[in-house]
Amino acid sequence: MIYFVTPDGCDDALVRAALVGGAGMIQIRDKTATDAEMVAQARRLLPLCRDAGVPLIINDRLSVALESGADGLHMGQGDGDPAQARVALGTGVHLGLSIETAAQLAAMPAGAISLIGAGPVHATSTKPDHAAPLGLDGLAHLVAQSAVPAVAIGGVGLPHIPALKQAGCAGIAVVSAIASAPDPETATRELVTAWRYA
Ligand SMILES: Cc1ncc(COP(=O)(O)OP(=O)(O)O)c(N)n1
Ligand SMILES: Cc1ncsc1CCOP(=O)(O)O
Ligand SMILES: [Mg+2]
Repeated sequence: MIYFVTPDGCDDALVRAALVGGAGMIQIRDKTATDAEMVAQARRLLPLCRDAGVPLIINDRLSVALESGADGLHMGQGDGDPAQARVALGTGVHLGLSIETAAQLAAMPAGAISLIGAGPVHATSTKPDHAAPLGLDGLAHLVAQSAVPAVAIGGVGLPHIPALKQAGCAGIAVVSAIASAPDPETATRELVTAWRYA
């Protein structure tokens, strides 16, 4: 599964391209937008995502996820208590959690979490404050220990797909591999095809 995480200031057309290319999950991640802007973007994108059968996830902001009616929330280690967020979201709503170390995984309230974002696998300029890269072996170790499905994130793209699928990942979460591609729809389609046949 290819999970497209948007860059700051993402145009709706870029999300549309990722959906047409076959992305299986979309996350609105925008460190510069106001809450009102994120709610408005989510409300515009929800019908497109619903038509495609693709969950639309909000990064960081529980209030935006609740107000927009999005399909879920992704939280990092510094984004609050995931068990409390689960109570607020209710059951049946997606809740993702970032996992960067084995200790974080051991402390995770697994029953509250639908999916982990494990990484960063490699260093990436998309997230300047990222934790130490895990490398493929570190990532594989986390994935093997996880009670919930994991997507790999951080500096990953087409060349990494066979190894990441082999490591047991449920998919990869990418910003640049789609957003910085000359043709995001084609780039998404290539990632989807590579994942399917890896
Ligand atoms: C799928 C997925 N995995 C990890 C992250 C990173 O979340 P976080 O650690 O909170 O960092 P920011 O994205 O908020 O900078 C993610 N967004 N999505
Ligand atoms: C949001 C996030 N969390 C860990 S690395 C990262 C950025 C991923 O972006 P890219 O796919 O461009 O490396
Ligand atoms: Mg966060």
